Amino acid sequence: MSKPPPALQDLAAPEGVCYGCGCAHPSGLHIKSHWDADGKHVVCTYRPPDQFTGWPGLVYGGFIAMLVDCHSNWTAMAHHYRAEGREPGTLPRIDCVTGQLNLSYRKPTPMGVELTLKARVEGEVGRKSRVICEVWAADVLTVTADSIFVRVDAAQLSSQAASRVETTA
Ligand SMILES: CCCCCCCCCC(=O)SCCNC(=O)CCNC(=O)[C@H](O)C(C)(C)COP(=O)(O)OP(=O)(O)OC[C@H]1O[C@@H](n2cnc3c(N)ncnc32)[C@H](O)[C@@H]1OP(=O)(O)O
Repeated sequence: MSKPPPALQDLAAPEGVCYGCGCAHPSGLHIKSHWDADGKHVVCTYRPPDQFTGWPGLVYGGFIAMLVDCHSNWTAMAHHYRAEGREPGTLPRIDCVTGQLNLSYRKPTPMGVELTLKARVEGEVGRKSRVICEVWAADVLTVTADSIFVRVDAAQLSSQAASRVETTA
């Protein structure tokens, strides 16, 4: 069997420490996002481990939000790279953060099933991207999300956050 192509995370942030998507997180989820063959969607497959059960037999909703957050953010970043005609991983680096995360839980999401997240950028204005994400459990659409991601200078963001904490401590 041929090796799958590298994921967006492997290409653009191999040193990432995000719990959901960081390649270098020691015990994180390590989700992987790829452009779909149609070139219009970014997809991710993930089977939630047993500890993320909510109601018996169902995936905990907050856990689904975590998957949607990371995957939608990578969809926004992939879109920015493409809009600039660049491959993920080329410099200067592109980073986005979540501005708004809006999920609609439409059907229960069963445990024990591989989930498929399918996302696209629906509209972009300046630094903001609106990302629509669907979560499928086999052929059942269980969750939809309509969220906003804002492009940032990540180094500046981290240092600002650290200095605010020092100021208020
Ligand atoms: C390894 C790399 C990959 C890691 C992936 C991690 C995936 C996980 C993603 C996350 O969990 S990120 C963490 C959760 N999010 C945050 O902590 C963000 C906190 N918010 C902020 O730091 C600031 O609000 C933000 C950087 C988003 C914006 O502040 P800025 O001062 O840079 O921007 P500004 O306020 O000038 O707004 C720029 C535009 O974005 C819009 N905007 C800002 N915040 C928004 C918001 N929250 N929702 C919607 N739109 C927002 C704002 O209206 C404006 O729109 P216009 O250009 O149309 O005028």
